[in-house]
Amino acid sequence: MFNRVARRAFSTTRVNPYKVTVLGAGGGIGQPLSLLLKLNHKVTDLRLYDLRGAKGVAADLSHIPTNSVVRGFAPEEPDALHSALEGADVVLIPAGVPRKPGMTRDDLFAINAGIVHDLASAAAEEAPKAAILVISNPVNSTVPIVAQVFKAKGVYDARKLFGVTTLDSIRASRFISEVAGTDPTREHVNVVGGHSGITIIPLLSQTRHHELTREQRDALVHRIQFGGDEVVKAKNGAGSATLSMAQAGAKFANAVLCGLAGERDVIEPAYVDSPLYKSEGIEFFASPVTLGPQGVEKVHSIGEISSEEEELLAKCNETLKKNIAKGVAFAEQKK
Ligand SMILES: NC(=O)c1ccc[n+]([C@@H]2O[C@H](COP(=O)([O-])OP(=O)(O)OC[C@H]3O[C@@H](n4cnc5c(N)ncnc54)[C@H](O)[C@@H]3O)[C@@H](O)[C@H]2O)c1
Ligand SMILES: O=C(O)C[C@H](O)C(=O)O
Repeated sequence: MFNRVARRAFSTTRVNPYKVTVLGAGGGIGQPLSLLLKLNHKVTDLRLYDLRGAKGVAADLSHIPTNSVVRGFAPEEPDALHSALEGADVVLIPAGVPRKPGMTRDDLFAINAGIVHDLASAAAEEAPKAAILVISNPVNSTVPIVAQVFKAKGVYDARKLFGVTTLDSIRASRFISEVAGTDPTREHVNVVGGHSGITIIPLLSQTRHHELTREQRDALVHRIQFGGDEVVKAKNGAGSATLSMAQAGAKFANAVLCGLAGERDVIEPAYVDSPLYKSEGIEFFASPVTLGPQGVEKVHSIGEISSEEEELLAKCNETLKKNIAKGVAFAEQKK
C-alpha cells in the first residue's frame, strides 16, 4: 500500500490542482523538499517562502518541466508571507534552526517556538483550511503551539494538523533491513509516540522479525530513537538530517494530497491531535492515521504491544506530556 501511494506521486496521467506552500524553503530541508514537490504532479501551484534565498530556489526549480507554477517570496516584499500562504491547501513548515552536536531537540525550543508561532499565525489568517505539516523541531512541542494559535483565531481543525514523523518510519525500515538482510522497501515498522529520543517507539514486536534476539531488538530500538544524532554527529556542526528528511516530508505531503484527492486507503503515521491517550492528559500522539478529503479520517490505535514496549510507552508518555504542556504554555503566554 505504501508503495502504491508513492507511485501515485509521479503519475503523469492524473493532475489535481493543489496549492502547496513551503515556509523555510531556502534551507537544508526546504530546498530538496521543494524539488520533490516540484516533481509531484498533484502540486500545480508551489509557493516558496524563506527569510533568505526562496526566490533563487523558485527560479531554479521553475525550469523543471512539470505541470506547476513555482513562485518565490522574500520578506523584503510587502505581505510576502501572507501572499505565499493565501488559499494554500497544504503548508509545510521546515523553518527554524537545526541541532548541533550535544544539543537535544528541546534545546531548539527557545528559537523555533517563536518562529513556528509567527508562521502559524499567518497561516491561520491566510490558509485556515490548509493541512499544516510541521517539520520544525521540537515537533512534540511545535505542533501544540500551532494548535493553540489556530484555536485562538477560531479556525482550529484537529484533522488538518500534523507533526511529520515519517523520518522515524523510513529510518526504521532501513535499519531493520540492515540487521535482517532484507529489502528495505518491503520492511514496515509501526513507529508511534512522538519525535525525539525516548518518545520514538518502534513497535518491533509487530514486525515479522521474531528471529531478532533481545540484544538486537534493544540495539535497533536505540538506533531508531537516536538516528537523528548519527547525522548531527557526522555533519559536525553543519546541521541535521536534510536529504532523508526531504524524502520523508515529500512522502508524507504526497499522502496528504492523495487523501485530499479522495484516494482510498491512504495510511501514514503522524503526530496528531489524538484520542488515544487523551484520558491521560496527552493531547498529541503519533500513530498511523487514515488520510481523506478533510485530513485525518481515522486515528488508528497502536495495536498489540509487548511488555518491553509497554515500558517504552510509559516513559514516552511521561515526556510527551511535558513537551506538549511546554508548547501550550508558550502559546498562552504569547497571547
Ligand atoms: N521532523 C523531523 O523529522 C525533522 C527532521 C530534520 C530536521 N528537522 C527540523 O527542521 C528544521 C529545519 O532544519 P534545516 O536543516 O532545514 O535547517 P536550515 O537552517 O538549513 O534551514 C532552515 C531555514 O529556515 C529559514 N527560516 C528561519 N526562520 C524563518 C522564518 N521566520 N520564516 C521563514 N523561514 C525561516 C532559514 O532562513 C533557513 O533557510 C530544524 O528545526 C530541524 O530540527 C525536523
Ligand atoms: O535530529 C534532529 O535534530 C533532526 C531530526 O529531528 C531527525 O530526526 O533527524
